[in-house]
Parts: sequence; C-alpha cells; structure tokens
Amino acid sequence: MSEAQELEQLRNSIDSIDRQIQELINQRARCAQQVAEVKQKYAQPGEVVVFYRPEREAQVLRNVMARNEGPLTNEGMARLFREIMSQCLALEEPLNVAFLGPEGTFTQQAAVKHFGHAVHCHSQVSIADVFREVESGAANFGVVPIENSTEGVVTHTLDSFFDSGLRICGEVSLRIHHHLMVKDKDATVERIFSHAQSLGQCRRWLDKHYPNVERVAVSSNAEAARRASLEPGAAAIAGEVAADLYEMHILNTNIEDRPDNTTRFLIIGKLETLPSGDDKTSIMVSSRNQPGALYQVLEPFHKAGVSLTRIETRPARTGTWNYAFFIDFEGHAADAVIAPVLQGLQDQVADYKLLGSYPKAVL
Ligand SMILES: C=C(O[C@@H]1C=C(C(=O)O)C=C[C@H]1O)C(=O)O
Repeated sequence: MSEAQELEQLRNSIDSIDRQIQELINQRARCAQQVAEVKQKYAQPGEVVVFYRPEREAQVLRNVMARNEGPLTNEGMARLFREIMSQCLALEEPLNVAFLGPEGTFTQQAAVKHFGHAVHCHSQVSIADVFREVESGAANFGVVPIENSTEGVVTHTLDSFFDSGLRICGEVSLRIHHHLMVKDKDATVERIFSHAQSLGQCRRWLDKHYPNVERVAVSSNAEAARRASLEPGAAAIAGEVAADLYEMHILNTNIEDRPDNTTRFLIIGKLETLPSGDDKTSIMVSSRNQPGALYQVLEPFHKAGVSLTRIETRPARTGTWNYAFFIDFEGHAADAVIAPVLQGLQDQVADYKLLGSYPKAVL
C-alpha cells in the first residue's frame, strides 16, 4: 500500500468512528433531556426544579478519569466530557454565570473550566457585584477568586461572606501563567500595569529584569492589558486570553516567580450541594474572645479525625479585636463523622455559618 492509500484507510476509520461518537453524544443528550422531564414531572407545585447538579458532574468526571486507559490523558479526556456535559445541561437549562471581569481575566477562564463553554458568562466589575448578581437571581452562579498559592487569600471575597447568605457550591483550581506583553515590541517599556496580586506573583522576576520601571496596580490583568494596548511605553502582566483579546505582543512568557503558581476560585450560588463522595466544607465561626478560643474550635475536628485544609483569620465585624475564623476541611456537612462536630461547634461559638459543602475540584 502507498502512503496515500494507508492515510485514506485511516481517515475512513476516523470518519466512521466520528459518526458513531456523534450519534452516541446525541443519545446522551436525549437522556439528559429526559432527566429534565422526570425532574419536572415529580416536582411539587411551585417548586423550583434544579437541573444543574455539581456533585453528579464531579462524579461523572471522576469516573471518566478512573476508567481512562489512554492514549489520551485523564485530564484531556475529562475536559472533553466537561464540554459534553456542558452542552447537555444547556439543553435542560442554560445557566447564567457572573464572574469577576472584565473579559479576559483568569476568573473568566476559571468559569469556563468549571462549567464548560455552553453557559452564558457575564462580566462584573467587582467581587461585590458578583455576589449581588447571584443574590438577586440575575445569575444562577458566580465565580470569584479566593486564594493564590504565592500571594495568599483574597480578603475581599472572604469578607463578602459576612453579609451574604450565598453558599459555596464548588471550587476551581487554575494554574496561573503570567506573560509580559506590549503593543509595540520595539518601544521602550516605561511602565508596567497589572493587578496587585500579579505584580506580587512576579516580584522577583520584575526586580531582576525591570528594576527601575514603574509598576502600576490596576483593577485586573485584563484591564492592565487594555491600558497597555492604548498607552505608548506601557507593558502589562496578564494571561494569554487577555493578550489575545487586546492583540498584544508577548515579550516574555511564564514570568511568575513560582512555577506552581495556582489560584483557587469559588463557585457561589443558592444551591445546596449533595455529597459527591469526595467533598470539602467551608465554615465561618467567631468565638468569644477568651484564652484557648481557637483551640476549642479546632479540638473537635482533631478528635473526629477530620483533616483541616485551611484556616484564615479575619477581623470580625462585631467589636474591636474580635476575630472570625474561616475554616476549610475535608468531608461533607451531611457526613456521619462531620455532622456531630458541626452541631457541637454551633453550641459553643458566638457565631457560626456553614458556607457550603462542595465537591473537591476534579480538573
Ligand atoms: C443529567 C443531569 O443533569 C445535569 C447534566 C449532567 C450530565 O450531562 O451528565 C449531569 C448533572 C447535571 O448537571 C442529571 O441530573 O443527572
């Protein structure tokens, strides 16, 4: 057989497989539509039917990864299924998702990573606006940054939970790569725009390569790229999406000081997420200002063998020098081990709020 004949044979096989995959995907989509019909049939009068089930989606993706035999990577295969589920869900219910914008931010990237491309994403100018959009019902869910592995917690997001009744319904973890970009690659860089967090994540690189160039903190990386696209002599530190959006020329790639630089985002909404089998819970407690207060809060977790993944302390809104603790731990609030710990805690602390139980990030 000649090269052309061998290739033709393989391409014929691919065409035939594609036809089968397409038919199966549509079969799957019809099943998802039927799920919606069944849910509606059994709904009580006036009940708001929930089509999006984050715990089920996490399970589907985990199953895909567990049974994957390659040659595609587990993550690559899961991303394909992420998109298939996104399209299937859109047939049942097109979701509206508010994210901390503008267009081109890492938060937008996180929203797409979590929900796939078939949702409607709406850019918001502040974290408070994302909360408001979801609280008012204008958006089904919101996406906000919560912590970065280099720069730490996003205090604004944590503090928003003091006054909000919204639940955490999911988390997204995103590797953050920063690039230095300019409009005109021959111009001298006199000013570098970026978000304060990103300037922090690239501090050492900037000290080495641009020690005497002014660094200007702006409201987002995408805004930095936009400004730098308009001002001669200006550069921006931002991600690839922002570079594409504003047609910037990338001078240096991956300039973050730490190669494992990762940001975690939260999905916020009104939904109570059921156990998925591998979950996390976030709570907020503020204890009476007395010796051993934090110890008393943490001891029940230790006794029950619950693994804590994060604790943040923030000034509480009540009285000076009172503190609120934001605690993340492994497990779901409904788990037999966790439920009594949380019940005991509520009796003991001055203030307690369950922020949500949600599936651990899969992708
Ligand atoms: C099909 C369902 O609804 C949605 C679509 C899913 C899918 O395409 O697999 C999974 C969970 C839900 O977000 C369901 O509840 O099972």
